[in-house]
Amino acid sequence: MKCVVICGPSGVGKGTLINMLLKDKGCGRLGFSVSHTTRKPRPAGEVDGVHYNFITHEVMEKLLKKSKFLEHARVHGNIYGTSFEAVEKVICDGKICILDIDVQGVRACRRSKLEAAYVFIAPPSIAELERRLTGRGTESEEQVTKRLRNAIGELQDSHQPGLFDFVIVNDDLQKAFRQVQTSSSSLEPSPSSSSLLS
Ligand SMILES: Nc1ncnc2c1ncn2[C@@H]1O[C@H](COP(=O)(O)OP(=O)(O)OP(=O)(O)O)[C@@H](O)[C@H]1O
Repeated sequence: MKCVVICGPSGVGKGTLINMLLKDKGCGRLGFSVSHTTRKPRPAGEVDGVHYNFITHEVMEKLLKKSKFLEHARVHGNIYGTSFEAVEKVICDGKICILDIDVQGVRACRRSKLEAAYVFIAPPSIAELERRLTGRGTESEEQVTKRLRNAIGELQDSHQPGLFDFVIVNDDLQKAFRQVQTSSSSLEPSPSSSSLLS
């Protein structure tokens, strides 16, 4: 197994859980693949090359044409994508690669036969998701409404047979963290020379 794919509605706590995984001593064998996005960095300290590779629409379209991406998605007017290079970089370091992608991306990875544990993070309720999105304060009211509408569809998708290996409700953060740890604990890093796809 080479990757852990983390998916879930915006604001559910994916980034929070991934940060906890990366900081946890026992998870030193995990690494994060840095996605590309055409969206602007959030004012509260998102760093280019760390949280995302921030690029223009034009450059993104060029890279897509050259088939440089394992998966990509057009979400909320922006393009997000995981490049083969970003994933291979983590695997070449001898680590299991964590990917933070949306449902469209998960489908693309499944189609590509990417060897991974596919984990869906669900909110305890839509009302709580709204509280988290509003509390984070990084989206306008209109964007929050759009994300909540999308969340309902994503929650339905999480039940699609064969799409996710684990569905974890992020109610109590520490409990959800332990469950995400367990979902990836049976995974072993692959030899760095082996192929990304099965
Ligand atoms: N279990 C939890 N209980 C309460 N608040 C939480 C919990 N998990 C995360 N949060 C909070 O919810 C907000 C959204 O979390 P986060 O930014 O990690 O979401 P995300 O899924 O990565 O969103 P996006 O996909 O938009 O980047 C943050 O303010 C975070 O502190």
